[in-house]
Amino acid sequence: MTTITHLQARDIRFPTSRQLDGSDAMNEAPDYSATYVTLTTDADDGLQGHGLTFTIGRGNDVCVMAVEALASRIVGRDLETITADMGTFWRDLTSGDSQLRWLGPEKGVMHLASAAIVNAVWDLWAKREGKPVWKLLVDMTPEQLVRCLDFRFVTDALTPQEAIGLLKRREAGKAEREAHMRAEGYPGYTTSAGWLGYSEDKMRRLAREALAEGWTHFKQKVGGNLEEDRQRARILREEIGWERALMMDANQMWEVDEAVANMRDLAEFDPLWIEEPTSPDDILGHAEIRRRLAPIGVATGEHCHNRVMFKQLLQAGAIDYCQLDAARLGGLNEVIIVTLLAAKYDVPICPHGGGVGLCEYTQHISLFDYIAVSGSLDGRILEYVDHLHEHFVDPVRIRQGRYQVPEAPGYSITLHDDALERHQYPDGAAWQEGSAGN
Ligand SMILES: C[C@H](O)[C@@H](O)CC(=O)C(=O)O
Ligand SMILES: [Mg+2]
Repeated sequence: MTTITHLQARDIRFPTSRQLDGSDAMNEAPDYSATYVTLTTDADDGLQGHGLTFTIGRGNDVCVMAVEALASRIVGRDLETITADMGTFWRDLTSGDSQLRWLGPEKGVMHLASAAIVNAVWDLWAKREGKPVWKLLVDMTPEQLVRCLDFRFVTDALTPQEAIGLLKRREAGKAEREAHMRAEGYPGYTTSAGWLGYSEDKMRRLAREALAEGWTHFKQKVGGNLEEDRQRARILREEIGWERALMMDANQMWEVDEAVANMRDLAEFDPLWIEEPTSPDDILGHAEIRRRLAPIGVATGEHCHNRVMFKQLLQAGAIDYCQLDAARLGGLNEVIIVTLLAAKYDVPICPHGGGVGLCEYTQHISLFDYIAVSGSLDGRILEYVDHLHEHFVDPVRIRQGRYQVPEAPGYSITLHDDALERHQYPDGAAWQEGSAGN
């Protein structure tokens, strides 16, 4: 048995707001931040698991406290007992303490905290098995995988039996799809030229560089001044041409009618999708926008709290692209349910990558989706942002706009010790007065 002996939660922040990396109309100056969890075990080989949840600065104070509040639900437990029945573990962590559950339920800061812990358990498990997380998942039988999930509140849309059926229909061909990914990688798109705080010159330069690197899909931020949105779309189209795809992301800035009117205006730039056009909680609003804007697609999910909201977005026919977030949902267990729900409703998943560590996580999710769940790349494209990867022990690798398959054991989320030291908030060197850069 391997016992989890200690949980540490660290406040790690990167001063990305200094260059306005990651900026959008709603989040003008984010500091990409991580509540970073280390699970220590009593294993002779010093086995540790890591997980993080993403915030954009000051909220990290609260998130670290939320993780600490949950620590007693995992410290002292054996890894083997947890992994033998992950579904029960997940429910206990997210709902076992009704006084903490009251803060959600299954949403907001407690759910972000749960994600960091849950993902650290998956990292621990995959490292113990000597496999990257995607491979741990695709090697499970449908029954084993479904045992990891908690179907509470979604059985009207997806039962465990149906989930097993969805996984069984893709068992044939798994080896070929795995080989295909190893040979070609998973297709991605870049947001790196599109941050709202970048000057037009910088945007143009970054778009050119991205083109030279082989990217074929680009995302720009919108939702500020409409004339400026138009001007930036014009620049991007001048640089990338019309045969490549352009996506737009409003980060929740608009009312429903405003979203429709503004996107009709921006339609001349041929956007593939409008992302987060309005409040992330407005399921019927998204459905209405989708109905009125077709053929422009509607994408959302980075602020979609849990499987129940995704269930409703799918049931209401409100989205064309499901942008689940690896650390806003309650970690990988819930991500797997949403991936299965999306497959059932035939909506492609295009996970959210804007943040620190999210690309490291989502490569595992999209590989799992392709190899074991949907068996398809149609409409699927994985977000890439070009920030902070150098701080990870096993960072994403991109070639010609495609994610290369991660092979190291774990969930690719372990940060280098010196990165942790330097970016510890508020004492790390990156935060001391006069310090520049990330
Ligand atoms: C604040 C984040 O950078 C956000 O803009 C990311 C995002 O919306 C995306 O990557 O999409
Ligand atoms: Mg977005």
